[in-house]
Amino acid sequence: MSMLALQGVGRDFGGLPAVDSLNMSAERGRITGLIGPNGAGKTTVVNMIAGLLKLSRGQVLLDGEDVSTREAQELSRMGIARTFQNIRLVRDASVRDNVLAGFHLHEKTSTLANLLGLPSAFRERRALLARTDELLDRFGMTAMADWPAGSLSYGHQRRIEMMRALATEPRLLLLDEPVAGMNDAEAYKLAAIFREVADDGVAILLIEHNMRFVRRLCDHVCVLASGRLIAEGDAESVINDPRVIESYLGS
Ligand SMILES: Nc1ncnc2c1ncn2[C@@H]1O[C@H](COP(=O)(O)OP(=O)(O)OP(=O)(O)O)[C@@H](O)[C@H]1O
Repeated sequence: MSMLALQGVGRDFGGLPAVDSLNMSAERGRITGLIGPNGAGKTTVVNMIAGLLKLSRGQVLLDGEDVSTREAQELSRMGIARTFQNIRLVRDASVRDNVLAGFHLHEKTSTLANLLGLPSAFRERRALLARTDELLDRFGMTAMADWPAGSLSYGHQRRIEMMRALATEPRLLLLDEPVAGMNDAEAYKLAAIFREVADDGVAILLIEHNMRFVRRLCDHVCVLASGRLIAEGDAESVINDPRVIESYLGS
């Protein structure tokens, strides 16, 4: 069974379909790329999966369960995490605190236990700090842990966003143009991290315009054009597919 399956999913704006009867899936342990020209409907698809946009038709299944009508927060608790095209961080807070903020969804101790400073709250906080440090280490940002997030380069701020998404220990990770604005060396470092994350059993679905990155990283690529799936398969065959080339030239 797929980790994520879209069945006949669609979304209309002003009576016109931005996404039309889309069938696609993302598998655990695999990195699926979602590509297509501007306005193809990629962000709309990801927003529907994350519960930020209602579906006009079809179903979204998470591990076989119909989650089409769930709210974003509920989906996040169920293991769907996403990053955004525009960075959303608390700029004055430290890198570590920004990552820690991602954990709040999974904190088990009650607010009362935290207020009273009960041992359970201490234990939990210590565990969260340890997991935050693991993430900082994985992303090569341990030395920057105490720096204000807003003082860092664009590439590093994007990494913070990814750490925050991973802090929720998702089953499905949705990434919106994760390497936009990065050079190849930075992008390939992130590619190695995404591969590790997938190897841990996470399904990754990423929107990306950087074809070198898609070629290098994605196990499977889906191509959208005008809200429809026009091709899917391994990166090489999809990128060389005449229908795909034509859709980009026409945009
Ligand atoms: N909230 C909205 N209201 C009206 N139309 C919208 C809305 N969101 C998206 N659209 C339209 O839906 C279509 C698909 O947009 P979407 O942003 O999903 O494409 P995209 O493939 O992510 O594009 P890009 O690569 O430029 O980010 C576009 O025609 C867009 O104008």
